[in-house]
Amino acid sequence: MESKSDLSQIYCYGELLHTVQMAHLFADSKTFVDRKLKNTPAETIANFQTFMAAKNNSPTQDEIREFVENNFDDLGKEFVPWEPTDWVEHPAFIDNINDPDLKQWGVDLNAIWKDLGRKMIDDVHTNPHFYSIIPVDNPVIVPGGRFIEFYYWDSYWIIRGLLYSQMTHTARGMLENFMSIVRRFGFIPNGGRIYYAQRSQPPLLAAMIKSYVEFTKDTQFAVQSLEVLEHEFEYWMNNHTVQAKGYNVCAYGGISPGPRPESYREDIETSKAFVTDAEKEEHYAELKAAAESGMDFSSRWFINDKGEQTGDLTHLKTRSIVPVELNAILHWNAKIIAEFYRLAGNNSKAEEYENKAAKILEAIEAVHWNEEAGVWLDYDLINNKSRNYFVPTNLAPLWTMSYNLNDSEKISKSVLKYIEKLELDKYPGGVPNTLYRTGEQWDFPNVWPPMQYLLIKGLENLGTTESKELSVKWGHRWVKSNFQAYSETRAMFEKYDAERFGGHGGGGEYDVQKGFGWSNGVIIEFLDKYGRNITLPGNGGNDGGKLKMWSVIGITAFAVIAVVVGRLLI
Ligand SMILES: OC[C@H]1O[C@H](O[C@H]2O[C@H](CO)[C@@H](O)[C@H](O)[C@H]2O)[C@H](O)[C@@H](O)[C@@H]1O
Repeated sequence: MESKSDLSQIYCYGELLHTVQMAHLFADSKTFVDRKLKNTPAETIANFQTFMAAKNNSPTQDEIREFVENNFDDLGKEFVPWEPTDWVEHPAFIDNINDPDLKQWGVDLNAIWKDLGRKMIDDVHTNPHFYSIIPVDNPVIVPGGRFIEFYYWDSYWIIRGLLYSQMTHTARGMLENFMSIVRRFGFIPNGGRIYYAQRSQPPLLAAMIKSYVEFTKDTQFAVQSLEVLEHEFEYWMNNHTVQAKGYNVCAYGGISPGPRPESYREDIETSKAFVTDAEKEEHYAELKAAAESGMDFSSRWFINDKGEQTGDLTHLKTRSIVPVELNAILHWNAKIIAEFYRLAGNNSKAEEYENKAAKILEAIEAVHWNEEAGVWLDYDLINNKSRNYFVPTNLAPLWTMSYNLNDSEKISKSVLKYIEKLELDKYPGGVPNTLYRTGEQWDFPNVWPPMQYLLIKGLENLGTTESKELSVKWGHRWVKSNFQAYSETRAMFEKYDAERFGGHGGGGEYDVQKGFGWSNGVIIEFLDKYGRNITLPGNGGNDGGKLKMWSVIGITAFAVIAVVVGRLLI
């Protein structure tokens, strides 16, 4: 029987991983750690030792490439082609779309689910020690591009998209996978590979199950999920709690030493700014904590010597920043668990979780709410101060409803003032993730679908006339801008560009990816919600930034050609 640690010595840490990743054989460091073994882990390690001894411990790049080709299979060997069995050609959301071009786009997006489905071959279950993939029983919908396994927080928007596409069976399968993973690992890893198994991502399983139950009315499933949800909640409380202003709050933080296996060379590069091994280890831990947040990487996690957010990756202090959305999501978790306990008829447990939710809410109000800024802010544990820098997550409590609902009017006024002051409405391609341009992918000018969703849904939840108006405005703009990008490229992107209507994002350590799970999920939900009220300029609509400009140019050009042709004919 192969031990898990043999496999970890190949895919997670150790000489073999170091030698191969530092040889820079692949444009994307993730490629190597996704390749299947040709031999058992023990044989692979023995082959590596023999290889290194034969090369006097300094093999050339070509020799390392040959070692990899001899010992590792091609990418994607763990999957069989799979078409979701519950896929339907014409889900009901399509009928909610009036504009013919948007309707066709809805049809196209629904078809993309078939490209993003992945089912594991039986060998993954019988011989898991040949693979870095985490075995799960049911097929999954993946983000796309280089991301060929499940990702934890992406799955929230993917599953909602599946539910709107009537693919409840696929959604249920993914939820059952996550439940089995919590039973095996105690929490949900960042993604479906063993090299992700030492860190998580924003804990949205409870919210995914709540979405499923709202769609299917399967309250029994809610009750069945309680043990797992409670377990995951306690995992976060027991392993991520820090103290701020005398309150227990949670922060992101990984637990494994060394660079991220999937970005090994990149992490070694940035660690060169540090002298001692201990300092380098601290840096790796900050990188992994940022990956755990889902926002890898961003100036949101920089603290420089002045206690400010300017700098670069060497200024990452993720573990010392208390993030608004993590505490808001945990508050939401406690509320959902309480609600499910009520469904189960267990009122004392429901009360226990309502009390836990109330405690988290108290901490959110004390640590994150900032009266002067008029919004919630991350908290800097090194300098004991709020971080008054824009990130969409400053509005996360609106999405999770983590505020006193009697204060809606007051909160609405102050949040809208904040939005106006920061001119967040001025960007044609959506609200950027930060206002600071660093070249990192979670910084200006990139716009991320889950964050647009958070803002749009949050403003809608707030429920005042003004907040709902802005929510609809941003919702319509997001649909139109994504459509513009799609009509120019026939692709959906993982991130977009605030500065360009219809522009896609870039920056960071890998090329912008297409597919794309959460982007499609968000748009499908928005097409269902706004589809009756959006008409594209070319089809008689009268708004839409660049689209409008292009239609004016198109109509003018057509008129000029008609006049010229008319004259020639006379
Ligand atoms: O390989 C670099 C990083 O890639 C992932 O992060 C990005 O893609 C994920 C999938 O869409 C998404 O969940 C995350 O928010 C993105 O930043 C991965 O999650 C990271 O751990 C990894 O280091």
